[in-house]
Amino acid sequence: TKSIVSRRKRNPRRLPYPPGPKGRSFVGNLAQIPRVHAWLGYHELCKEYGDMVHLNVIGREILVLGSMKRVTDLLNGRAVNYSDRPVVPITELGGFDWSFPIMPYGPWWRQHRRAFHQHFNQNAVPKYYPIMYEERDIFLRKLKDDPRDWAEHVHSLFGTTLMRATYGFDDIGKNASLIHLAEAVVRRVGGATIPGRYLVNAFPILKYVPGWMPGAKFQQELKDIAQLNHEVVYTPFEDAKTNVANGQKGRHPNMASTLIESLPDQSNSDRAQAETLARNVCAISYIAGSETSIASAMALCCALANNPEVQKKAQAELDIVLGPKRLPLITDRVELPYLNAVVKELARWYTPAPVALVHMNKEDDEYDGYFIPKGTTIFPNVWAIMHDPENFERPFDFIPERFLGGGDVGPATIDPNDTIFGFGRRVCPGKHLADTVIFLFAASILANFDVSAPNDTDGNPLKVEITPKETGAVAMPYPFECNFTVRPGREALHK
Ligand code: HEM
Repeated sequence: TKSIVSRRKRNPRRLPYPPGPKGRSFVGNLAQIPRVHAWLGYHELCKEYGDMVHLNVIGREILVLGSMKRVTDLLNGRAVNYSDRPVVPITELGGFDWSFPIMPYGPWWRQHRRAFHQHFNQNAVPKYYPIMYEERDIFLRKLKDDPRDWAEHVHSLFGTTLMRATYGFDDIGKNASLIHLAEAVVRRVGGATIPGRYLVNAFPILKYVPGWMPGAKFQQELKDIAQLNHEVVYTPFEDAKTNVANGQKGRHPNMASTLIESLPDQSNSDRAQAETLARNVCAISYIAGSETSIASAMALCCALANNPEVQKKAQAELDIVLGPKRLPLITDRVELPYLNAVVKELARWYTPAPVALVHMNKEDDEYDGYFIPKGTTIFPNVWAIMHDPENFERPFDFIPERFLGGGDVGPATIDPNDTIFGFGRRVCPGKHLADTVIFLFAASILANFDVSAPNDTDGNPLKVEITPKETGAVAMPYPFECNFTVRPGREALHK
């Protein structure tokens, strides 16, 4: 009864929860939580119950938002309330507490966010152009010499660019081993974040079960993850410190050396905290930024292979701006409206983070006649918004013209960049870097290569299919085949 009384106090008008399927006692809607391609499952629920669906899983309230109106009203419009993240016990057990994307909304998160933003805001991104160009040149050469392994080259292009912008190591082998380590963390995180994957998230008491007891295997698993987390955060930062101390900051500006040089003296009482902060913000850029950018770049290759007419238009535009003798620069962007539309259409067509990251509200809320209790876990279905025919005609087709005022479809009314990078105070702080590296990738591929689908046994081009893997916050595609042929006259540009 006590909880009923307090709930009445919290919800004096006795407003209902938003609509949703009836759950079973105790486990609630556990059966309705999609575990595979979650965005599709949530979309089905929205088709049945409307653009805001309430679920309850073992006592945890969940709200799925399926339209631009809902995410704009709640996550952007009421951002101060809706920018928290749910706290899950595996954060502590798995040693994830260094990672600011999952930190609760508060002063410690804010300090991380501010430090990160200083190095990746719109005006800071040009510092990394020299690294981006060097890595692009390496990538183009690899693609020419060994086009079959194109996906691997895409991985190392984005991985190495991010690692170098962060830590400034110029040594290829060093960056490769750091990427290998960070990849291991990324793989383990993917599985750990699905609701219901670890029972300990629903029953925090389980964290006191000793690891040797039957059924407590997760304890050991999480210990291993904690060890990986520790390595990923400390190893590169310590090496960067040594490099700075030896006067080897890397050939180009990078985040770690700037942060390390501005740390207070060893004798200063603020030193330890400042160093933790610097170490943490460095470690997040690869983990948060690599898979998302790689997924997006792979999706571009698929879209180009299936849409030769898009490719031809973009190449004609690039040829005029570049002439025969040079590679694209990021500053060419202002003169390439069609290519900009291709990049926007890519962001819409293949959303690398289809349900963004979950948000949580700090306070009870009333909205549109419904009660939303504090601590509700919120899934914004970005994929559904980007594929709603109300927002974008023929949403599954790749049509850049919709961003240039129409063509044979209606003009786009939503900018994908306001959606695919998330919302409110949590909006992706790497979005400017991401948008820039994807643009440069698109320009460089298109200027130098023809991308095509493989042929079937009769010599007809197949349709290239892109299928995201089943789990994880990022829709990383399964490998697929795609042909890259150097465009006539561009051979000499691959150094
Ligand atoms: C195409 C590429 C990318 C996409 C689609 C993407 C998307 C997202 C999304 C949806 C979120 C969650 C926002 C929210 O909670 O509402 C996010 C958060 C974040 N992203 Fe990105 N991202 C990309 C690239 C990057 C890059 C390159 C970096 C780093 C250099 C980065 C760093 C982060 C960080 C640190 C957060 C956590 C922010 C916080 O919780 O305060 N992202 N990103």
